[in-house]
Amino acid sequence: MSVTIVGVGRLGEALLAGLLRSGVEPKEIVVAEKDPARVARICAQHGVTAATPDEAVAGADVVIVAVKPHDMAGLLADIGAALAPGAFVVSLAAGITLTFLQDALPAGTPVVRVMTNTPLLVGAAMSAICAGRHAGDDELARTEELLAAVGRVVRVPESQLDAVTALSGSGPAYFFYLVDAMIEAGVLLGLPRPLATELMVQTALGSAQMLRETSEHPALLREAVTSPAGTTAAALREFDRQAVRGAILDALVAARDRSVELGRPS
Ligand SMILES: NC(=O)C1=CN([C@@H]2O[C@H](COP(=O)(O)OP(=O)(O)OC[C@H]3O[C@@H](n4cnc5c(N)ncnc54)[C@H](O)[C@@H]3O)[C@@H](O)[C@H]2O)C=CC1
Ligand SMILES: O=C(O)[C@@H]1CCC=N1
Repeated sequence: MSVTIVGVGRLGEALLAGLLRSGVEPKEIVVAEKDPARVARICAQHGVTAATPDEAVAGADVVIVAVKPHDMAGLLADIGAALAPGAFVVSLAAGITLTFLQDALPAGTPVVRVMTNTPLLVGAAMSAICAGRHAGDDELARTEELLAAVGRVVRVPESQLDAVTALSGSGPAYFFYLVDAMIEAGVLLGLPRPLATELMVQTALGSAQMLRETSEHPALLREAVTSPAGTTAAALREFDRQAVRGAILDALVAARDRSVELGRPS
């Protein structure tokens, strides 16, 4: 399989590194990146070759586009005519719909849309994928195989992608926000900042690991920490008093609504 990655920024480079780690040979990957210093460093570091976008896509079976959403229209116009017969395009761009991709590329081009998240940078992404009108099981399976190199993958209908964006796309930011707030609370309680940070980072990691390894419902795991008349019950009462659960529901609805807005043609 030959893969081209166009736009080797933060996510593009992390995906490149994940593919190489998973056993794809450097000679099977060509990159296109408009920042000259960045592309020189990437080629030296990862042993891949670079070309202009239209040259880079010409020999590829799979073209992964990982530029920012506002750069997508110009890029698709540049590469459309150069795509090899049978090639398909995988877009990582938030808010860029399958219809937008299909309309911007030559008629009949198979496209797959992905919503991933930044834990991709450490090989622990949550990616959701959906296929365009001209893509089928084969394109989805090959996309799954590529993204499995950097985390977990699920298939969803495009109608669920705005909700997925609100949950797992933006989700890492919510956990970082919470950990940041708890570190500040530790400092407020008189702990040195490095200690508060170590306590909360390991607590976040351990809690995530318990969710994954026990497969218990989070409500049961929370109950198991909550002793009668204890410290956890005192804290949870404050969360409920301040309607934290309601705020979370409203926040994710706002994220979903913003995703719908971003996906509308301007
Ligand atoms: N950051 C996040 O949490 C998430 C981001 N995404 C999506 O992933 C995509 C990539 O995001 P990042 O890696 O954070 O962005 P980034 O800005 O780090 O990387 C984009 C790269 O594309 C390059 N580029 C732009 N136009 C180009 C062109 N015409 N030809 C070649 N290279 C070009 C830029 O120089 C840059 O290096 C975006 O579309 C974003 O919506 C998706 C899910 C989550
Ligand atoms: O905030 C955003 O719009 C993007 C989409 C998912 C994560 N970041």
